Amino acid sequence: MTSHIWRSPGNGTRETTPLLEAALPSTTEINHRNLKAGEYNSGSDYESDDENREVKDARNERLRETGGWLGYLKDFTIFLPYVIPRGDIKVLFCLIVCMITIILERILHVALPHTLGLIADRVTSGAVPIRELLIYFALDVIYDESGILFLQQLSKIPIKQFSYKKLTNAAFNHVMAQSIDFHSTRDVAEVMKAIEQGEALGNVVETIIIDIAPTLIDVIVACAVFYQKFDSAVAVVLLGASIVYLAAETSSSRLTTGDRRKLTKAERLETRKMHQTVQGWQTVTYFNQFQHEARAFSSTVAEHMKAKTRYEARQAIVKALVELLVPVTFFSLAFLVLQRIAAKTARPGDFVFFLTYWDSIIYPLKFLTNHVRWLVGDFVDAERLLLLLKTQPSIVDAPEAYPLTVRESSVQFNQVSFSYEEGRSALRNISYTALPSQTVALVGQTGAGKSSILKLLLRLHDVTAGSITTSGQDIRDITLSSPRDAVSVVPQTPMFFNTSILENVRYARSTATDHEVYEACQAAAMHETIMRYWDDYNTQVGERGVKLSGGEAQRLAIARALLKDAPIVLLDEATSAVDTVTESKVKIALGRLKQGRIVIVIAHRLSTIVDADMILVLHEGEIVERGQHDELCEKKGRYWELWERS
Ligand SMILES: Nc1ncnc2c1ncn2[C@@H]1O[C@H](COP(=O)(O)OP(=O)(O)OP(=O)(O)O)[C@@H](O)[C@H]1O
Repeated sequence: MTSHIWRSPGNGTRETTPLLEAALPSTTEINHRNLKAGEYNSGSDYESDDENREVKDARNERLRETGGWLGYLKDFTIFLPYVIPRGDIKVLFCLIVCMITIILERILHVALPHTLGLIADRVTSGAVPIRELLIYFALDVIYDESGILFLQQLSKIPIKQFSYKKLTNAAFNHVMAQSIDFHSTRDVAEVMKAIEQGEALGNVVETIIIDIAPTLIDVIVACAVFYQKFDSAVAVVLLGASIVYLAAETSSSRLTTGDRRKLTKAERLETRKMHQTVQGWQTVTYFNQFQHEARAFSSTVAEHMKAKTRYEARQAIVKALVELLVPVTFFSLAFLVLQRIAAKTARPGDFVFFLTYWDSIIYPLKFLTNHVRWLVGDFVDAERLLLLLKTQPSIVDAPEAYPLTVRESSVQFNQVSFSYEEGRSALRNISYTALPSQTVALVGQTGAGKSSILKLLLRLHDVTAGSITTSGQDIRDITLSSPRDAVSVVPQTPMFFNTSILENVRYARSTATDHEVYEACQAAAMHETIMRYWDDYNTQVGERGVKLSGGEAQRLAIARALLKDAPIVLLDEATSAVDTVTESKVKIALGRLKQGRIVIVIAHRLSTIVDADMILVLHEGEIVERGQHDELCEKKGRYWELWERS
């Protein structure tokens, strides 16, 4: 009976963080969730993580603001549309099937031991209870892993997937819609972790509906059945023992919380050390520090194991003490039942009933505390997602935003000032106009504000004062995607996806044909180089394009810009770090890219911008000189100084 009367948890461990420290414990769990290998060691689940401080602060803030638990939980109602399958007939059907199987399971928890009791009674009276045996057989088949439990497992799949799909997509889209300030201040791993928390919310629903509520019902039903079958004394002993057991489990797990924290810290240190060293393999090699790193890593592993031993030993002792309650309860109940059988107020079959029913009460009860902890853990994970979904992008479309209409393209900065942080301006009173086919070059020392001008034009930030117009339209009035459609960027360090060259170039315009990609690469003086690769356009470029040289990456970035064919081009140091032969190839490519387009170029190598229609010399966020190369050289001012030094 034991094997099929309760659902056993699977593998995997993790600590959960209490929502209210005093209310719930935090200990190791044998988690029934689908944790991937290695996730346990990621350390990001754990309370003592520095990264979790933001989540904890937000939680405390919400508890303060909302005046307690109810208000706190109310916040989670924003998730309801993601977990309630309104309008999805298939998922709704599965939900109904799942509920029916849960109810049937409760009934069978009593019916199976009851039938065994009847069989025992009939045997003692000398008959062969074939009818009861057949009933038992039928109930067992219905109950078995190939019966209602099988149906339950099947029906749970679409229910879980529904919320996972909805939440994961919502979180991903939300993150992608965030502004640059969000992405430049958040830890990438933490954001990714938050996106993955879609599963945690699904687990919350599953834990409440499938684990906690049925177990509580089981205990209440068991008390009622014992009362009906025996008397109130037996029912009270069972109820009392259940309450004492839960209370003992809950408070005992607090005893191991400190050791658990030390263990998670040790795990995190080990993982960090491993990541840092593997990531820094080149540095380790250059300085030949293999032995030093091996020793350092080995000591973090030893610390981890020491903490693990301390925690697991203490947990085993505490658990052993709490578990003593189980045989004590069994003994008390068995004694009471046997007493009643001896007094002829119960039948011998009732003892068989009690023995088999015991399993279906005690095992769910044993796991109830775990389920509560898992629930708490899932809430903690969900908090991270909640925090993420509540973060609004700092740059959004104005209510009346309209798409940009490119007539004669032009770019105009009107008295633009901008600061990243209060009291420290990055740009002051920047004004200039770029007309069709003009090239405007931005020069100046490092930190002068050149990149900031490009970021403002892409509307990665909004200006603090003044305005920027493209084709005469203020970029704050048009939709966010408009300036990004009208502009091609050739960054200083182009980023590529780990896929083929063809796909990487086509990323600029997903509808482009293969032939158009080849043409763009030809114009970017890259086609012949690509054809020499072992798999030409299908050659994989490696993670972030590591297999490409600097000059190749730049020419591919130019090919992308040519393919996108936007009227405005932003070039950031496009000819840095290449040899003279490659530079001449890049120059050819750039020449083609510039034709008929407005080009705004940042260049530290002044030789690349001598032909520019206008050179803006920036110094500490201001334009201090402007004009063409010859004029500026004649002035013998800041530009001339830069030119002389170059
Ligand atoms: N995200 C940011 N948050 C705060 N300050 C920033 C940020 N980005 C840039 N700054 C500051 O703004 C100023 C202008 O930076 P910007 O990157 O525009 O200079 P730059 O001329 O492009 O420099 P470089 O040639 O070195 O790339 C600098 O003082 C820089 O420290």
